[in-house]
This record gives sequence, structure tokens and C-alpha cells, in this order.
Amino acid sequence: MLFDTTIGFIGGGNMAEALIKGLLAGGMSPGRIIVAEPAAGRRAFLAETLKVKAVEENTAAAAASQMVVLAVKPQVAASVLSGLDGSVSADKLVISIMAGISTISIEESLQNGTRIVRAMPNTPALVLSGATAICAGRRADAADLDLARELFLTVGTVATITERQMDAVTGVSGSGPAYAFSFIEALADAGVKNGLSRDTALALAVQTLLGAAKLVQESGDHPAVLRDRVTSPGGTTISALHTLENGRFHGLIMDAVDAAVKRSRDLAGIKLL
Ligand SMILES: NC(=O)C1=CN([C@@H]2O[C@H](COP(=O)(O)OP(=O)(O)OC[C@H]3O[C@@H](n4cnc5c(N)ncnc54)[C@H](O)[C@@H]3O)[C@@H](O)[C@H]2O)C=CC1
Ligand SMILES: O=C(O)[C@@H]1CCC=N1
Repeated sequence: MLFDTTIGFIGGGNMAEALIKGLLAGGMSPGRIIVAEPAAGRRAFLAETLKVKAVEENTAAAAASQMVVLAVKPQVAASVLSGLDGSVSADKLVISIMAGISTISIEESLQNGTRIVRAMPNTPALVLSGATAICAGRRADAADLDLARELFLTVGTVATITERQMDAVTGVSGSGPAYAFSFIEALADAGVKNGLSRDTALALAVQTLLGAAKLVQESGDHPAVLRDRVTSPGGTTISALHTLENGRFHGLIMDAVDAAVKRSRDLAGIKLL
């Protein structure tokens, strides 16, 4: 049971905060959560606002926890893993949310038979509307995947995938919120350009994205079918769509995701040993 587990976060940044908020909203006791974070200001923030224990030493958080969530940047993964120095004993479940870093490289660098589940969440987890994909490392079993699923279900939806699909997930839903934010910003700017106030333009843009996403989700219709229903013959929408396609909108989004997928693969090249 997730809520009977003690959970240690290594790194107390954006994603750790989002996951902790989800756990607390789901009913987990803050006393079961310990965060290791080098930045004193950040430690104070987490302890004061979320009432969790915040410590400086990664080994202290890992040693005190049954589940250890690796929530540091991939670029510091090597030093963090080597610094854990035996504090992640083989009985603990390790969950890594680090982009690009494979379960096998974490297993090899911890060198103690630890079970690992890798996950790719996204920042809407902060408002409990995240999309996470998880996959098991070589030693993690079905119970470990279930526990990880329980964790990420507190902040949104969870898909189980193979590790080979993790780079694609990173490009689509891990980085995806950033594409959506850019789209919202551009839509609002266009409203301002055409005479709307910034507040009105932004509110309309946000609700349009929210509503459109909800319509796709609830109708189950293909987005192209829904797009067709907005597009009156000789009307306004087809003129806008023509402009988007002249700018290679579809192809550009697909190229952008390909770039993120490639970067995720490149990050896998970071040497952990
Ligand atoms: N931000 C996002 O949208 C997503 C991020 N991720 C992954 O989550 C991980 C964390 O990302 P964020 O939370 O966005 O980054 P962040 O920069 O907000 O958080 C990382 C935290 O780790 C701390 N830190 C730095 N060195 C450390 C060390 N040696 N030991 C312990 N803590 C240390 C930093 O002070 C910082 O608070 C990354 O690996 C990223 O790839 C995964 C999915 C989405
Ligand atoms: O930009 C990044 O590397 C992380 C991983 C997915 C979203 N943010």
C-alpha cells in the first residue's frame, strides 16, 4: 500500500513538489515523506508549505525511506547515484523520473540488485492533471509497478509502456506542456494584436485549449472529425487552417517532438559510471 510506505525524494524541485502535493492531496501523511535538497531556501519552502521533512543529505533521505524517488536533473545523476553510497539497500524500490536515463544504467551504478521503475510525468501534475508513463527495470515486479502506478495516479493518469517507448513519451507528454503553453501564449498574443485586452485574450485562449482537450477526451472522436465540425465552408476557420498548413503546422509539431525524442536519446549517453 502506497500510503503505508515511507517515501524519500532525492531532489526537491518542480517535479518533486508536484508529486508530493499529489500524495498529500490523496491522503498521505506528510510525516511519511522526506526530501533531500541542497538549496536551503527550497528546503525551508518544502518544510513550511508542505510540512514534509527536508534534509540536506541525500543519504539521510534514502536510508530513511522504503521508496526512493530520483528527482534530480539527468546531468547530476552520476554524482548523485555514486553519492548515495549504499544508502539505497536492495530492499528499497527506486523510482526514477530523470529524462533519458535508462533503468539499466541506474541498476549498474547502484550495483546492489535494487528494483527500479522509470517514470516520465509532466508538470500539470502540480494541479493533479498530469500524464505519466511508467516502465519496469529488470528486477522490478508487478507489485513494484502497481506501487509506482498508485504514486503517479495521485497526480493524474498513468500509462504502462516499454522502456523503448520512453523517449517518445518524453517528447510527447513530458515536454508537451511547454508546446501547449507556447500555443496558448501565441493565441493570446493574436487576441491582443486584434484589440482584446491581455486578460480577456489569455482567459479565452486558456479556456479554448481546456475545452478542446476535454471535447477530444469525452467524445472519443478523432481530432480531425472535431476540427471539421468547427470549419464552416467558406468560413473563418478554414482561412486560419490554410495559414497554419502553409506554415507546416503539423510537420513542425512532429519535427519538434522528434527533436525532444532525439535529445532524450542523447541524454541516455550521459555516463553514470
Ligand atoms: N520539469 C518537467 O517538466 C519534467 C522533469 N522531469 C525530470 O524530473 C527531474 C527533475 O526535474 P525538475 O523537478 O523540473 O528540476 P528542478 O531543477 O526543478 O529540480 C531539481 C532539484 O534537484 C536539486 N539538486 C541539484 N543537485 C542535487 C543533488 N546533488 N542532490 C540532490 N538534489 C539536487 C536542485 O536544487 C533542484 O531543487 C529531471 O531529471 C527531469 O528530467 C520529468 C518529467 C517532466
Ligand atoms: O526538458 C526536460 O528535459 C524535462 C524532461 C521532460 C520535460 N522536462
